Amino acid sequence: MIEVSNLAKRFRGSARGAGNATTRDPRDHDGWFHAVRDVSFRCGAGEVLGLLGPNGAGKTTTLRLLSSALRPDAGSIHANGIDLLADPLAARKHIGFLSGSTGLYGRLTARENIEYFGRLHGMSPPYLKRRCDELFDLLHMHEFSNKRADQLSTGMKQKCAIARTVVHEPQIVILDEPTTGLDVMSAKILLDFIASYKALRIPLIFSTHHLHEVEKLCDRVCIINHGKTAFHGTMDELRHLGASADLYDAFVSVVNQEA
Ligand SMILES: Nc1ncnc2c1ncn2[C@@H]1O[C@H](COP(=O)(O)OP(=O)(O)OP(=O)(O)O)[C@@H](O)[C@H]1O
Repeated sequence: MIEVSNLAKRFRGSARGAGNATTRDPRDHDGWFHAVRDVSFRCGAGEVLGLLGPNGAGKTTTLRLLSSALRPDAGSIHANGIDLLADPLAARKHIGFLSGSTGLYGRLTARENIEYFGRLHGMSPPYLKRRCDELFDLLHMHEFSNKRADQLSTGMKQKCAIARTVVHEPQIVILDEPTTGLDVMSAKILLDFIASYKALRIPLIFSTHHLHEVEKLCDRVCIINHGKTAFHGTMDELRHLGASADLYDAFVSVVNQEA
């Protein structure tokens, strides 16, 4: 279980000049941009949580806080009883985080990239080989596993980055817009891969703009708007609050209510 309470993160500087007092982002004041102001949610064992929100809402910043790539100014993050802010090394060990940039080493093959990260996590060569083969099966990567990363297509790179994220069998998986750049067939493979985490009883959080992915996979949803949790709950609760059985209408209604 991962539990996030009242997270906040501000960046020095201002987006001023890009609007007047009425159109300006409410997070922009006092020479700071309060990108994340109050975000809370939880994701239990065997649950998939979808993180939604308009562009610039604060989803990536929130996920970077969870992964310990950024340190919050306020709030708490607990995972399986561990205080991740007090112990960021534990966060890195237990959490697999896919960020927006694939960050692969171009001169290494797909397999070498994944193995390199496995070795950094202290995995033994036989275990690492077994795990890579398992991931290549699950993500349909065999045909390009020995190709250099700089010769891979966008979708192949994304699959490679996902395999690298989970190579060490993390207890919590966090994916920032994982289906970006994937064709329909590859997106289906990835959605099945995400769904498999339910059976493993591993909490999985992913951000997306694709509501059909949320409808298909998620047990729970968190909608962030202007850096705050605008909604957190089950799909049925979202439909109820948005007063619509249609997920798109419910989402728009929640975001508009908040605005
Ligand atoms: N390092 C930074 N310094 C200043 N502002 C930042 C920084 N990182 C993010 N922001 C701002 O914080 C806000 C939230 O950004 P974030 O990337 O978290 O949004 P998002 O919800 O992931 O958006 P999208 O759906 O477009 O990917 C944006 O206005 C962004 O410009």
